[in-house]
Amino acid sequence: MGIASEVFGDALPVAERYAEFLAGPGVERGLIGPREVDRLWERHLINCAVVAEAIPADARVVDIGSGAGLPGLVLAIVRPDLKITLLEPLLRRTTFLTEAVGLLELGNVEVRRGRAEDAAADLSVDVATARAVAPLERLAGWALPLLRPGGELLALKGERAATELEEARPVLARFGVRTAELLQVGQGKVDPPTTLVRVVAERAAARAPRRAKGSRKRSS
Ligand SMILES: C[S@@+](CC[C@H](N)C(=O)[O-])C[C@H]1O[C@@H](n2cnc3c(N)ncnc32)[C@H](O)[C@@H]1O
Repeated sequence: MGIASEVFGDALPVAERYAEFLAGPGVERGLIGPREVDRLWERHLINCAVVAEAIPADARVVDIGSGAGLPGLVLAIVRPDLKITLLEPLLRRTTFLTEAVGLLELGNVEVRRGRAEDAAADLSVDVATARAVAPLERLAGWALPLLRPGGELLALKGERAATELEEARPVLARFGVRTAELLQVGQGKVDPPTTLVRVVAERAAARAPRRAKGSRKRSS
């Protein structure tokens, strides 16, 4: 538990309660596989907590496809300065997340039921996170419209990170993205370190809403 207390600090007791909730109701309700219980800390909690290294102070964050709360709920535990929206389409999962937020008494988390591609109308955040949700070329198309100009997508990716980044280049170019790179966090805390793809939203055009069907082009 040495690394866990180094990573979570004063928040370790809250992280432990969350780990118990994942290992109990999380497994019973099928939100996490039973085989994950033995590796909850290294593979899930610490692996997600180290993403905080790449998130600026006081950021507004959306975690796309949060599932059982990974990485969003972990980030809310380790970084009380962040304001985090857990965005998840499935009712069974949002119910679990709402219960977890209540149990852990987290005041910096909102649970929202919905799909990322439908959320741009009322979300504009500094950082979007996502783990195991969709290939980068699809994820980028969902996440970039949720970011303010200069905001960042931090996608947790494994061995395919570099390949996914190359495959996503055409989509990123369509959004005017100039900065998209691999980043490693958690050096010396998780083995291997967590690999992120960091994509910076360059311009407000990424948020332009699609014209409604039948609406007329304005002549200017
Ligand atoms: C494999 S799970 C990963 C859950 C969690 N991020 C993790 O790493 O354990 C993928 C999650 O993405 C959610 N999801 C799928 N399509 C989505 C969409 N269009 N917008 C937001 N979430 C979506 C699913 O409901 C599911 O909870």
